[in-house]
Amino acid sequence: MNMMSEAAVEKALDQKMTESKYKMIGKDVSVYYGEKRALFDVNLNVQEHTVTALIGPSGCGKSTFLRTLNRMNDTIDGCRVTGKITLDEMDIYDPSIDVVELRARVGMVFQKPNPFPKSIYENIAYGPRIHGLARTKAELDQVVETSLQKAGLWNEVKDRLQESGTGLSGGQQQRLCIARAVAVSPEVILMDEPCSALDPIATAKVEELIHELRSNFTIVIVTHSMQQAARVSQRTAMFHLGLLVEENDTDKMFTNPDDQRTQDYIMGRFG
Ligand SMILES: Nc1ncnc2c1ncn2[C@@H]1O[C@H](COP(=O)(O)OP(=O)(O)OP(=O)(O)O)[C@@H](O)[C@H]1O
Repeated sequence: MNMMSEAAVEKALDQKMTESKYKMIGKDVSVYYGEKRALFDVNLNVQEHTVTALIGPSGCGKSTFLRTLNRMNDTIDGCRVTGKITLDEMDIYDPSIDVVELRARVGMVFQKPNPFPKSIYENIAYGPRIHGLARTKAELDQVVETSLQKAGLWNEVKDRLQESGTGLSGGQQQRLCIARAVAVSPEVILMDEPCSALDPIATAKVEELIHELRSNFTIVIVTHSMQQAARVSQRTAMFHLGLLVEENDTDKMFTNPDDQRTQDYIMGRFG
């Protein structure tokens, strides 16, 4: 088999990114929690087949912005979003949008691994089953296997698919949650500090996985770790006090940022 070298794969992906259109566009996005305004007219676009990292000090609005991308804010009482967000030119806040369908296209992985208290198999099979993505048991088995493979977990769990997902290690649980997100064939995957509950080895595995997932998915990740943003992302957006301060190529962001606040944050001067 003619295997592409890792460098060649990276180059092909970078080329794909350069040519890619915006998968999601956020225009003048503001978010209010009751009277409190958490985001101020954020304009941020998400490129296809790219990992975009959202960074900034605690409370700056990273998670709030992330949640606007699949309307997870809808679940928070008193939360209001203004502005416009599109997914492939479709206004995701249009009243006609089916939010369940939207969240299948824009999946989410949370900070703390949250597998269902069910078998490993059921954790993955649930989504494809309710979304009608598999017609037969054989097809469902195939989706489960492929999703676990994409999440780099298949070899570790293939002999114990009927065991509980909650019995896995923290790092395995997080990869199970990534497999669960992947199983419904989303186009975008949102990750809110996906490694914050993991040890360094499990973190390295998840980071490697994020890197690989980029070829099939568009990823937006919130992280507190500058090193993580630098390792996994191609684009980085810096937030401060509810404002988007700067968005740039990750390499540039960490070597020669345009904004003094970015410089100060990455140098550890605040945050
Ligand atoms: N459910 C909520 N109700 C009220 N205010 C909220 C809610 N969630 C967030 N906020 C406020 O909105 C602002 C932005 O919070 P957000 O969680 O988006 O920041 P963040 O950058 O992700 O922070 P962290 O890095 O600490 O997770 C903060 O002032 C926060 O207190």
